[in-house]
Amino acid sequence: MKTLKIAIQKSGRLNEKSVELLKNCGLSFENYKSSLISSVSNFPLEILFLRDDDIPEYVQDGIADIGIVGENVIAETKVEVAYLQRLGFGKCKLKLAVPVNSTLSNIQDLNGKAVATSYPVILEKFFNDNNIKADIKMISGSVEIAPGLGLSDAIFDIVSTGGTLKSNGLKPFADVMSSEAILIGRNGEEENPLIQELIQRIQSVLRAKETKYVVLNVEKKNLETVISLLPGVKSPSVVSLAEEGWVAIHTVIPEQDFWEKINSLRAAGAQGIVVMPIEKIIL
Ligand SMILES: Nc1ncnc2c1ncn2[C@@H]1O[C@H](COP(=O)(O)OP(=O)(O)OP(=O)(O)O)[C@@H](O)[C@H]1O
Ligand SMILES: O=P(O)(O)OC[C@H]1O[C@H](OP(=O)(O)OP(=O)(O)O)[C@H](O)[C@@H]1O
Ligand SMILES: [Mg+2]
Repeated sequence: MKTLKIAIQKSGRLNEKSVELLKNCGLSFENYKSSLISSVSNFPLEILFLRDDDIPEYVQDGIADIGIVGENVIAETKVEVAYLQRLGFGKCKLKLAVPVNSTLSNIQDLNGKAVATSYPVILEKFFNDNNIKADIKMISGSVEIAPGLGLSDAIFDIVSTGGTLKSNGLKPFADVMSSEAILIGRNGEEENPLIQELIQRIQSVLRAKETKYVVLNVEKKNLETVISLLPGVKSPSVVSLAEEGWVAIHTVIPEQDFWEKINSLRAAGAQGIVVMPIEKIIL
């Protein structure tokens, strides 16, 4: 079978998480900082390390079969690719922001104003959709300093914690899009068995991340109440303990649900609660 090629970011915000995801999928490969291509020894896959801006086009043109890239970059490059799997990392927003002392109060006030950004395509679409005529100033980085330098009245850039905006005297003005890392492929090639196999592995890693293996002890008389509190569990394993009248419940539950139920579980008599990470969940 033909070796698959996956394009991931060479360095930057998505590099580490992309490499970690592929390793968690059981793929063995060297990850030298200087190498631009790496072969996976236990799966027919080659990894191309690229600038993220180039990834959507490489996938569209078939240079790479699949790629991991932010949704914002896909939107900016205007390519036609298939979304194969949302990956849950690289989460951020693309926002308009203005200086903290700006008098602009709604997006229509941007008419006639200058806005600096590295994402002119997304911004132009937003302005067209909202009938705003503004002057888009394309700059390739450090966008947040543009208003302070007198280059623009506002900026449009990635915001995550908001720390960069704050330290540059800016405040959020309007949200334009949310983004996260996505596994993309070429339209029409989604059924390639190697791609399907990789998606399955990725899904099993993602499912495991959100879910925990929980073991707790409970007196038999409280067993039913405790089981009824465990969210989404049809039939947990119940194991006898050496101590007469006590059992251990073993179950797998979404971590978020678990934290919501912890106090009521305790009140219902659950003791010695142990929460463990899960590596993979294969359905
Ligand atoms: N602060 C952040 N928090 C979360 N995700 C982010 C953040 N900044 C960027 N991202 C996401 O990570 C992607 C890569 O960001 P990065 O800053 O590494 O890009 P870059 O400088 O354009 O990299 P490259 O050198 O590959 O062109 C962005 O396109 C976005 O999807
Ligand atoms: O809201 P925050 O958490 O502060 O994150 C936002 C910042 O993160 C990104 O830059 P990054 O730090 O990746 O550096 P870069 O501009 O060199 O890509 C982005 O371009 C913003 O400047
Ligand atoms: Mg880039």
